[in-house]
Amino acid sequence: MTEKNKYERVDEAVEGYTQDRQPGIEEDMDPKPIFEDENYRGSGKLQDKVAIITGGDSGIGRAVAIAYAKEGANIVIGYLDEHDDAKKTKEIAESYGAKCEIYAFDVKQKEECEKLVKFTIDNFGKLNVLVNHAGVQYPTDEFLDITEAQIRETFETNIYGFIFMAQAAVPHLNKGDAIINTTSVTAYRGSPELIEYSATNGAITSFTRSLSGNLAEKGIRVNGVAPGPIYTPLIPATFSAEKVEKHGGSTPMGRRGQPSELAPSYVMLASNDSSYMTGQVLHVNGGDFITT
Ligand SMILES: NC(=O)C1=CN([C@@H]2O[C@H](COP(=O)(O)OP(=O)(O)OC[C@H]3O[C@@H](n4cnc5c(N)ncnc54)[C@H](O)[C@@H]3O)[C@@H](O)[C@H]2O)C=CC1
Ligand SMILES: CC(=O)C(C)=O
Repeated sequence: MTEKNKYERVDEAVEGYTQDRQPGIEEDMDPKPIFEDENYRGSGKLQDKVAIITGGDSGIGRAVAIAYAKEGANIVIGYLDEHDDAKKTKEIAESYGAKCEIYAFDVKQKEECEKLVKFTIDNFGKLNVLVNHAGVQYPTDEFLDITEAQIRETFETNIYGFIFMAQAAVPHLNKGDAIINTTSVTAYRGSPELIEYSATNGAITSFTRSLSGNLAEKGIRVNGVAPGPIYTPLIPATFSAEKVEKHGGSTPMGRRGQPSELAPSYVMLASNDSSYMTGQVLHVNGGDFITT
């Protein structure tokens, strides 16, 4: 089966399927997302580096954790409460020779972000890469139905949490180290039913650009990845069955992406391959042009 056919097959099978909790559970998804490209061979690009990946138990974060493991990194996965997903990711990462620890925490709480970084230093003695990826979304058709609690939850998770994690991590980062922030195509295109979520992604892009300038002198690079529609637990956990089915269909490539298709961008931004890049965002979105 060609790569193209493999992805098409997964799309065809996604019908009438949702989950009733957020964060969603990858283990409960049917079909499962593709989190690993078995043809991807590591070449030591992250040898002996230590990475924290928030939201690393599932979805895009899981794919990043596995690719980092293949590239020689040791990993700490921060996640909310999906313990079985986290254990599975740890197991796969360790099968590639990585040391991988999992850590349940709430990214909205500054002290818990600090404890996650301390846990990493206590276990591995250093930190080289922070991937800020944990996030939530609450699709809402009517603007006036967006509650204050929802706005606070979305901003506190998606942008406060990124800033708290970066503040906790920066004292441990040195020349050559990197921060990678997951933003979204919605930061650039907007989304009529994800208004406050899109606004948090706009904030993440601005945060990425601003922090990159602040840390450039220290040789710490800060970049972002803006995924388009990707098949992860976030999607069935938050969209209706009809939306899950159509997710990604309107991209130029006509399909949703798989987490495995995102991972190489995160490897590049963490490694010396992007040594002359900072403040940039890579757009992995099925062909939607971004000009800003
Ligand atoms: N799936 C998609 O189509 C797209 C996703 N994204 C971004 O990707 C990230 C979501 O990841 P996915 O891989 O899609 O789904 P996912 O459901 O696998 O990941 C969400 C992660 O966020 C973590 N999380 C949520 N609330 C948390 C909290 N309070 N404390 C700690 N961790 C928390 C969960 O534990 C989970 O690991 C978000 O930042 C989202 O904005 C961006 C564009 C498209
Ligand atoms: C969730 C999200 O950001 C998209 C593009 O679907």
